[in-house]
Amino acid sequence: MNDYLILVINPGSTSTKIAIYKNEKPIIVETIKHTMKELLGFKRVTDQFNFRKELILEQIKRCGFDIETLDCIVARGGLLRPIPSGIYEIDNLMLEDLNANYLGEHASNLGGLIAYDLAKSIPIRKAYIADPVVVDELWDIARISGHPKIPRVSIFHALNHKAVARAYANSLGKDYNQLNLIIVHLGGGISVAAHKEGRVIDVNNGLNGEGPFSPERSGGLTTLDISKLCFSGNYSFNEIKQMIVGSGGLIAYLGTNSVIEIEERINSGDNKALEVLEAMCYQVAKEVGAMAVVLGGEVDSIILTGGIAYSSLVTDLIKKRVSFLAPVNIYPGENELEALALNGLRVLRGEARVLSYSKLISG
Ligand SMILES: Nc1ncnc2c1ncn2[C@@H]1O[C@H](COP(=O)(O)OP(=O)(O)O)[C@@H](O)[C@H]1O
Ligand SMILES: CCCC(=O)OP(=O)(O)O
Repeated sequence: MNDYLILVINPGSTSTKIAIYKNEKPIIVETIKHTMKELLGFKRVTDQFNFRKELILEQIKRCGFDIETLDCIVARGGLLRPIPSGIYEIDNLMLEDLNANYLGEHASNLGGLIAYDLAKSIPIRKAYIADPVVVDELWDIARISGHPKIPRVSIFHALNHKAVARAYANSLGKDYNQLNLIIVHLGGGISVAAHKEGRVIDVNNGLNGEGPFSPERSGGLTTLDISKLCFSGNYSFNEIKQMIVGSGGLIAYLGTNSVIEIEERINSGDNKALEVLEAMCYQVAKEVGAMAVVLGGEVDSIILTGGIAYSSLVTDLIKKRVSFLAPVNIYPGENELEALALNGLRVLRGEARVLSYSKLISG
């Protein structure tokens, strides 16, 4: 069997994670951290293109790796138009939509842009995204919000949800399509999804203010009260957006998005920290309950994943409220780099169909 070299890129709000895989094995894994101060100078997330691209190139060079030897590049994709789960070749329409922040701003918009640009230096010039945050498999009833001007949309950690779902199914010797799962990604944002036989039929919009609060996001807030703040004359749109997306949740209550730091504070007797962390777990558990109803009570497993799933304090607090519904399994961390690499490998080995974003959108 041929050996393949794959570069994977996962831009996040505070870091850019990259890895080079030789077939299934990571040979380089690097997290390039970005300070708030560094990023503050950029008006839009897409303005960070050159900054992050150059850091990636420097890092690859420092590791003594020649980018021209790559077989393909796969990135975490961004806020595109809603599309089915799968692997997509980066094409012109996708680049336009990413540059235009079609569905909003998120660091993952940079993934496709940078991967496409770097692929110009490799012989087969192939760059892909896989399972972007806009993967949309909602069933129709879940799209109805309560007002036709604001339909519900699917924005969640699709890449990690799908990777963890497949890994769990494999561990049972089953196919993902045979299982009903509730998967909870506990990261900077939190998404709780009902996976029915391989399809995410409902999920809270983990970015724009639905579901539980998270380290950086407010989650669902009372709509009329937020409208009053908007029209109070005291806040700009960007300030309100920041309350909902960048500095809500744990940051707003405790001044940090780090659950590691919050655990340290709890261990030294900080009751407020415990109260707020418990409330976050309570809201997560309530969302799990809602997804159990979506699945008609037929739930094979509840899976907790993402960085915060390393915290046994958090997983225990959630477990104690939801374990009557189904067995709870824990897959700590996010497996996004590996998921991207394995998707690239499936393409190179001819095991996966590459989808066309432009064709899909133009029907
Ligand atoms: N070992 C750990 N114990 C507790 N919390 C952790 C641990 N590792 C990471 N976290 C927390 O996970 C969160 C980040 O999760 P992650 O999935 O990396 O986020 P992102 O969505 O930004 O990729 C932070 O709150 C961080 O403090
Ligand atoms: C919920 C969409 C993806 C997302 O928010 O990712 P992060 O939590 O990594 O910002």
